[in-house]
Amino acid sequence: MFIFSNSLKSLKFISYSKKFNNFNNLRRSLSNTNIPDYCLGKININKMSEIDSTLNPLFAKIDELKPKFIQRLSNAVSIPSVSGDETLRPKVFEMSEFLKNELKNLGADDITIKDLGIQPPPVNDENLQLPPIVLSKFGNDPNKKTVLIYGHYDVQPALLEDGWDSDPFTLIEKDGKLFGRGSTDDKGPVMGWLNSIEAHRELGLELPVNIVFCFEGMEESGSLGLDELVEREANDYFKNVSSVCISDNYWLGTKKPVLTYGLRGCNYYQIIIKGPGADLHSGIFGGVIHEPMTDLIKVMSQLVDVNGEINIPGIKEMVAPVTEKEDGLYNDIEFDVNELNLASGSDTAIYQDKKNILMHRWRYPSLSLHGIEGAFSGSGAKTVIPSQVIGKFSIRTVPNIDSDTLDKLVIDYCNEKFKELKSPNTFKAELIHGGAYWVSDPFNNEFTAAKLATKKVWGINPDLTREGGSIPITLTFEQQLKSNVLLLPMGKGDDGAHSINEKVDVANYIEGTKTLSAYLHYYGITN
Ligand SMILES: C[C@H](N)C(=O)N[C@@H](Cc1c[nH]cn1)C(=O)O
Ligand SMILES: [Zn+2]
Ligand SMILES: [Zn+2]
Repeated sequence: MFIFSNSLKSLKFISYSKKFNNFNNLRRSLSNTNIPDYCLGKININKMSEIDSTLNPLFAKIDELKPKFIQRLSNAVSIPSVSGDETLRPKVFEMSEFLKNELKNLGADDITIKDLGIQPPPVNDENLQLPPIVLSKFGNDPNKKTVLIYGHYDVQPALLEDGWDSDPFTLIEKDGKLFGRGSTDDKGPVMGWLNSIEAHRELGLELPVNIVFCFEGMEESGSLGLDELVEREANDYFKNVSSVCISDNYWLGTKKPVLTYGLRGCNYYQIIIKGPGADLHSGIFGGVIHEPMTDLIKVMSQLVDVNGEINIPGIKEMVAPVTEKEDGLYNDIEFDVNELNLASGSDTAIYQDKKNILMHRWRYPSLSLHGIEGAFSGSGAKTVIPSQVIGKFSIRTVPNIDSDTLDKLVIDYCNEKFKELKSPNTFKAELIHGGAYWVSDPFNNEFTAAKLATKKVWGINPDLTREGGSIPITLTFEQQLKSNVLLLPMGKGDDGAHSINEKVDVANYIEGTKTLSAYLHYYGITN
């Protein structure tokens, strides 16, 4: 039996680093044999029928518990755990307590709350506490593999007045969709893992692997403190981890499930410009002083052009060239510009063809302007000159951009552009946080097990994709725990993560819970 052959075939000659050359040689030598693709990941085929008979009642139990699972997500969404808003930090802590209670009720063998101390600058409140890392264990059987499952319990900001159709922190079910902030990013998937544990418990079914949960509350704000914690716990709490699984991204489109083997990184910057001692009347001071906002707009407008081209010299040069082999990879992926337009709710695509869209989402850097703190942004016509403005922008990074070199290029460029203005205002450009890109080998046991799980639940072979977004801790897990990382997304490409009316389809939430569960069972029988 040959399964998953299309996407695998297209990927088989891709090599991202020396590390994977041996594997690619092995694949090349096997590609003309009758060995099934899933055997490349060394699954124990004799145990396949046993798994099937376990999964059927498990799936039935998950269906039966659907109302309870939706209520669990509703409870989670009702806590506005926005990590980027300092005033909502108590809510992020409340969310960590919520998780702790859920884990306790599910009979966790261990729950450990790791305090990360004070948030480092730049920050407004110098005593701001970082939210804790919630660690937990289910099972400690030396004969089983141990899977570390990572997720985040913080969310992006959301206000009704941003344009939401309903309160962002009240989960609403409409037309088979569950709307609410965090429904897909990342409370839905985190609840999916808890749902899976509950379904096993209700059935009296043993978990097929030991589980170590690692839930953080700062992912949307650069995962501050987590790198160091993973380093510290690598040989302690995370000692026996054989593999890492993360469900925190999305299908590429709306029809086909995917498995993800790459992420872009994200370096987030701010430009602070200070001028007058207080906000001023533009009728009195307009035209007679240098305005911070005018300086800022001038500098920010020179970072990127309207076609998404980054204007900062030296960045393009660091990007890994497209090889002939990689070029063929995009043809087999199911996606087109209509999916992009549907997901963006517009007809504003820069590129009209699949290959260019995917390449610019996955393997080229991008620079986005996010906002200006201190600027007038309400309705009406306030005639004020803001005394201090802070411009925010980020760069999505890709192989082989060196993060430190990038920071220097960006900050030097901003300083140079400000200097050209000959303004007496004060100027500072700085990095707020950075997170690394990650690209992996999608031909290992983890991806094999995930393909089987996806096929079992969705009846279709997944595409292998990269993700344009970032999950800063991914590379650290891979390096510190010397483990493979699998990204196994739950939601669809049109879920609107970070946007208004974020949602997860009920089908994705429930079938996703089944997929995560099935993954653990198939991974458990890999050799
Ligand atoms: C893909 C993931 N669900 C996500 O949304 N990640 C954030 C991480 C981030 C990095 N800097 C700030 N937030 C993202 O890609 O924006
Ligand atoms: Zn996320
Ligand atoms: Zn996010």
